[in-house]
Amino acid sequence: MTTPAPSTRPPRAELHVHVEGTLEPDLAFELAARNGVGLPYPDPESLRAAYEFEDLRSFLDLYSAAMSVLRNEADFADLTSAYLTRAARAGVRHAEISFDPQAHLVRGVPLEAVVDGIAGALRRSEVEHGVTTLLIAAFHRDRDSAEALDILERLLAMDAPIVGIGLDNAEIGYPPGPFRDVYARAEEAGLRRTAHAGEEGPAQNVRDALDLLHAERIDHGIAVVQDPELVARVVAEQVPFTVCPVSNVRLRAVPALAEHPLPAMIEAGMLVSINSDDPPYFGAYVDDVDDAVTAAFGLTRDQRAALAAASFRGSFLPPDRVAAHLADVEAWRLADG
Ligand SMILES: Nc1ncnc2[nH]cnc12
Ligand SMILES: [Zn+2]
Repeated sequence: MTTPAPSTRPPRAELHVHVEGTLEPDLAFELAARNGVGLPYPDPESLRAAYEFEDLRSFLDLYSAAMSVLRNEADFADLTSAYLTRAARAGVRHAEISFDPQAHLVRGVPLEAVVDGIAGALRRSEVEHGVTTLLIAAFHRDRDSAEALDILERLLAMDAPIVGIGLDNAEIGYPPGPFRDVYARAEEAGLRRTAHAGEEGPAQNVRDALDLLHAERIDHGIAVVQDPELVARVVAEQVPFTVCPVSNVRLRAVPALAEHPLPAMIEAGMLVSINSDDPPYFGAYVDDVDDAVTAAFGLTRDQRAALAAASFRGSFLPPDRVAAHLADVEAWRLADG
C-alpha cells in the first residue's frame, strides 16, 4: 500500500478575489460569441497580451471593457464555477468572493441576474469543488455613496446571500469617509465589513476605513508600513490584511516583488494573508502567488503555514470552522513536504 505524497501546498482560504477579475480570455471569447458582444481584440491571445498595466486605473479600464461579455445569469454562474475549479486546484478550501454590482448595473444588467448567477454557482461549490464560499458585495469608491446605499438596500430587500460589503475601484482622490452611512447601514443589518485601502493611496485611508467605516478587514493595505503607529495598532488589534503581492507588482504599486512590504508586515506581527485579486489579469492564481513569494523571500514551510493560517483567521467563518481549518494547516506544516 502506498501513502499519498504530502501536499506541496497548504490548505488555505482566499479572502480577496473579484469574481469579475477571474474572467479568463478563453471564457471571455466564449461568452462574447454566446451573447453576440464584440471585444476589441481578435482572439484570446491578443487579449492576454494586452495585460500590461501602468497603474490601477489602466487595469480598471481593461477589466471594465472585458466585463461587457457578462450579460446573463448563466454567464455569472459559468464565470464563478471556472474560478472555483481553478481555486480548488490551488489548495483553496474556502473562498470569500467579491462582486461589483455597479459594474453591471451601469451596463443595464439586472441585479438579480448577477446575484442569482454567482449565488447558484456558490451553492454548488462545496459538493462540486470541495470549496466553501461566502459572497461580498463591493461598492465603487469613485461613484456616489448614495448610489451604493441604494444598491445595499436592494440587496437587503431581495435577501441576497451576502456575508458582507467591500469598497473598491480607483483609490487616489476617493477616500473612505463618504461611505460612512453605507457601512453604518451594513453594520446595522448584521453584515461584515471589508474595504480596499492603502493599495495606491496613503496609510490614512487604512486608518479612516477602520475608524470611519468600522471595517473589520483591510484589502491590500500595504501603505500601512509608512505609519509605524498604525502598524502597532493593527498588530495589537490583529486586523486581517488581505495582501495581493503579485497584483501590487503588476499594477506598479511596488516596483518589484523583492521590494514588497509583505516581509515587513509579517515581521511586525500583522495578520496577513496572500491572495490573487484578479488572477488571469496578473498571471497568478493564489498557488502561483504562494510560489512567487516563497521564491522571492525564501519563505520556510512554517512561514507559508502561518500565511495560510492567517487566511482562515481573517475569514468571516465562525470560530469552530476556523479552528477545524487551522488543524488542517497545522497537519500540513508538520507533514514532510
Ligand atoms: N486591485 C484592485 N483595486 C481596486 N479595485 C479593484 N477591482 C478589481 N481589482 C481591484
Ligand atoms: Zn482587490
